[in-house]
Amino acid sequence: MASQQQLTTIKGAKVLMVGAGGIGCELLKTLALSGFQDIHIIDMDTIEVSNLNRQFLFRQSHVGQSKAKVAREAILKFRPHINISPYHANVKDPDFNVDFFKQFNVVLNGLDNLDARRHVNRLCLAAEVPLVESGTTGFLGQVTVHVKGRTECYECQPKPAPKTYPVCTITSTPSKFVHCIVWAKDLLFAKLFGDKNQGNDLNVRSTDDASSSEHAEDVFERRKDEEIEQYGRRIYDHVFGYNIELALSNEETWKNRNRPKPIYSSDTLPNGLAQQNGNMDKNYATDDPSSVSAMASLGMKNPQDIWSLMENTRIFLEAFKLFFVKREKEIGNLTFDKDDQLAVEFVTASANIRASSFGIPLHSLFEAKGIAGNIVHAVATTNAIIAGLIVIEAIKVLQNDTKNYSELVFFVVEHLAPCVLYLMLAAPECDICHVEPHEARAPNGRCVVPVDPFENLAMFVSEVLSELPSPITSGTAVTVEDLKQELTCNINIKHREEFDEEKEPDGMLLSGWTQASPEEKDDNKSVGNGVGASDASKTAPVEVDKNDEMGSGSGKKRKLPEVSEAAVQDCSNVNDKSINHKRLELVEDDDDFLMLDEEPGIYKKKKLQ
Ligand SMILES: Nc1ncnc2c1ncn2[C@@H]1O[C@H](COP(=O)(O)OP(=O)(O)OP(=O)(O)O)[C@@H](O)[C@H]1O
Ligand SMILES: [Zn+2]
Repeated sequence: MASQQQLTTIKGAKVLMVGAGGIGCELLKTLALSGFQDIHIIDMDTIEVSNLNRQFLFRQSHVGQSKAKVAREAILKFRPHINISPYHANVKDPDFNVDFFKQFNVVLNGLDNLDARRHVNRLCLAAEVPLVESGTTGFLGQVTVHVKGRTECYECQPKPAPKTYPVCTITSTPSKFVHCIVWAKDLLFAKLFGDKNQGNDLNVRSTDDASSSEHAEDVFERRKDEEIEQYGRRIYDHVFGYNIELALSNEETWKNRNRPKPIYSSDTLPNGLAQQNGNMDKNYATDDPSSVSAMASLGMKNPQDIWSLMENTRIFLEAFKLFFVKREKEIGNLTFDKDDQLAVEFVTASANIRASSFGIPLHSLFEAKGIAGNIVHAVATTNAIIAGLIVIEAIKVLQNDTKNYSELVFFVVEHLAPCVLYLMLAAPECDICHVEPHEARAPNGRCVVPVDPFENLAMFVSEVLSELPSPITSGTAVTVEDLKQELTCNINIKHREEFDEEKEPDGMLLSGWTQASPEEKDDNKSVGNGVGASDASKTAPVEVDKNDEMGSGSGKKRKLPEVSEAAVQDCSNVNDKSINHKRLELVEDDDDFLMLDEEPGIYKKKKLQ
């Protein structure tokens, strides 16, 4: 239940929502039910059938209509007196300029792409309006708060690049189904139906392997007077049979690997059967290319079925034929699209045949489509939870409750053991928000130190400084480097016995700030992974008066709470479809959801309760 004070804040707030999709529908409902009365929504999309399973404000009859407008109508049915202003438009339109953003007390993002998120981030910075950012991927989700001058902006931290695979794994030694998918869509599909002038490793491979380059160049081209069925079988035999035989001849490759098995179409689909393959004309009445389907013409209906090798062969040959017969005009210009049924069928079948050759388990079209399109299926419940968290954060922002932001990107390390040094990863010198580290706030005036290798930092803060392997005592100069951000900070430690609990509640004082120049940085390499003691003090230092455990009992020392830690890997763009998803583990940490990644994080979080 909201307090009276919260309700007053909520009622007086003017809120901008960007995105009325999976998160946006849940968010609008939660905002309305929480008492918000002035909500503006921007969404550039119209409703699609595929949205209906989770974007619950929309119905079949709304397909083709503006998301923002229909969402408004749906909410007004149960909250008729609130103000909802819909904009069926791209948030990047010039109308939505800094002045437009300035009218809002908070902006809430429910977007699905990096580009729009960045754009909104920049406008919020320029307009000095707080932004609550969100994203979900399957069962994972996150919410972050970005307030100019107080927290990092959305772009302070780099976002993980999409995963790529070594070419040789894809062309020669696949070990996972995803390798077969990448081969099928980026090499085989691109080679057969895409731009012939594009470089393609499938081509290189056959050129290398074939005795005559002329033969290699021709192999994917249709021969004069070649029947389409014949052409399809020839390609099949070349890529799944002949190329595998060639690869097998290189014994070195297979010393420590399972040898693949060449597959020829005559083995998997005897000639007689091929005659009965497909009934192209029966299954689609129109000439609409998007309705062409090999599954339909073979009478196969369930996309969740895992096809046998024979069925995959039939789909391969049928899809191949359909491209040439029904979509000939597009050949040479096609790129793989997860919403192109025939392309997905062809890629699924090709990946499965290759997987079969390499002893990799086969997958259904539904699964293959997800992998090929980098899709993690949306979970409505995750969107609902995240929408709830967005509203909670928005209320904190509106109440200016800066201490309690659940700022997952915002990184706070407070060590409350006797050495009492507070470290907080603040904004690096981000090109976008230009927040100087020491301005990025040290709420309550804490020491702000940009640090990256937190394994070492953990050691640094969990020990008494004077007991570290390189002891830090009064007079020691500490260089803290963050190589990724090219930041260096020198701290001269001065010991002081007592602190005034009122004026210096953190038990330390920080004064002065100068960043090392690049030349000086080279001279001042710190010990270990970026945190260590050195005599580097050429740059104007930050001075820290440190209250250590030896401090005499003035009776004023604070009782220090327990330290708790958790590491977090960014997934702030988890909803971005270009991202390849890594295994993430969810950890529930009282009121925060924290995500742990199997790989060391680009940045991590340590948080004290
Ligand atoms: N630049 C933009 N301007 C306005 N709205 C945008 C912009 N970029 C994305 N959106 C909107 O953000 C919403 C994101 O919602 P969601 O992640 O559920 O995606 P979706 O397109 O609805 O569904 P899916 O792609 O999963 O089928 C979409 O409704 C989309 O129109
Ligand atoms: Zn920034």
